[in-house]
Amino acid sequence: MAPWIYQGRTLACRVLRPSVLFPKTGHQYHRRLGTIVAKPVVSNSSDSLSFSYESGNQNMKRTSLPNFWLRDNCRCRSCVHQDTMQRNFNTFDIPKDVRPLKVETQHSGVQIRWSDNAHESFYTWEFLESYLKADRPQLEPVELEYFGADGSQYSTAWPPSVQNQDILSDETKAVGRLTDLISKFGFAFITGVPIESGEATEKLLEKIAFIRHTHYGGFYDFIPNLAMADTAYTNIALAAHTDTTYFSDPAGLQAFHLLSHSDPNAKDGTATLGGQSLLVDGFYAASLLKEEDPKAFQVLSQVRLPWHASGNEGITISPDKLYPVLEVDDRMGKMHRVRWNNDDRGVVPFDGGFSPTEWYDAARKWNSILRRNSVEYWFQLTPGSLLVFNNWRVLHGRSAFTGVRRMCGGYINRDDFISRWRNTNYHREEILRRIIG
Ligand SMILES: C[N+](C)(C)CCCC[C@H](N)C(=O)O
Ligand SMILES: O=C(O)CCC(=O)C(=O)O
Repeated sequence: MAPWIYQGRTLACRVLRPSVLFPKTGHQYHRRLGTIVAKPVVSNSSDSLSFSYESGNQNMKRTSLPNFWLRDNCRCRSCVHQDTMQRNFNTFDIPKDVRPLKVETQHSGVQIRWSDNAHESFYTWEFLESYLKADRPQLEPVELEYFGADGSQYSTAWPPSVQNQDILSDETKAVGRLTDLISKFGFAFITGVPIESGEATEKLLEKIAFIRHTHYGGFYDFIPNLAMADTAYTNIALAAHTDTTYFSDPAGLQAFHLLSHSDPNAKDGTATLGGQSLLVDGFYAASLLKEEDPKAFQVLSQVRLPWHASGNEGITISPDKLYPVLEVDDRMGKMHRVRWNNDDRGVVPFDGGFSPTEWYDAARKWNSILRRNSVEYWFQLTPGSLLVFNNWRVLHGRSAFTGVRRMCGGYINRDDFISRWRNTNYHREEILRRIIG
């Protein structure tokens, strides 16, 4: 059947069915997609709405959008529950052969009347373009800035931090700054946090998002007494690692606030008690590995491993499947997550695509990068400064220490953190437009 084609400034079309006639109308808008002018072409010969472009279809991933897909993505007030933002109709009540009865281009988008009960839908040009050009902008954290031992080269004051007072006086703005710093650098401090107890720390973390409960409880406040069967509850040195590698969904954020550290046996009060803290930018380390030893990067990103938490009575946690040390987001071509705690790692498999020897060689290289002076960021936590970091990107560790060292903090889910980052840095409409599609 011949297509109805919109020509020039007025709608012109061939009458294909007496019942459906496009009236000649006045001025029609066409959308400039960069240098391209889009003219929707309603082709009744297919099940999609086509778009033709004056200067050809370069840059366009596709030139048509399926009718059913468009109808299913109607965002009108009756199709989207206005209190919940959920789809408010049954997709499968839409007739499979739904088609446009009328298509009208406007300055900000395209209005369609459907054969489905003459339902009216409006699609913004941004929505249509993002699928025609297939460059749907993901509302992802800002461009990362890797960190190493020395932060002097950064645009922001080093180390990245916000003040507790700022959060108390203008929460949205200060939490927006905090979450943006964590998104960019992988970590940030909140300074000026009361140390009389962990209460202020807990309340601060909950201003980011609710604290995640695990077998360690929710908000944690611990000393080296093996209260839980994990080396964190001791005074030994801990090499750089990420936490909760044994969960399908490892903790997104982790926080540490040193409340106190004393050693009655210290010969002189100023003796170094140890307990220095270590951060390593795992994405930076992965970029070095990929550059210096592409095979090792390939092995650590392809060989999937078992992980476990089995020290506590009655608790044997392992993830829903095997996971590699380095997870790459192939679609975005960037690092997605680092999962590295050699103490919690299970047995290297023989059928992971590379031999265990190849895996150990790759892991040895990875381990050597993690321990490089230029990569390790050592510092001393001090009471009043709450450290919050991205546990999917940043590894942490500590030096051995003596005496009683009291630390508190909490885990926060990655998705809840990203939601808070979005909602304290972008308008809701912008966010919805991008995350719903
Ligand atoms: C003390 N705190 C609750 C933070 C964690 C203690 C356990 C940390 C361990 N690396 C793990 O991933 O399980
Ligand atoms: O005690 C510290 O500084 C870090 C403890 C640790 O690595 C952990 O709890 O995962």
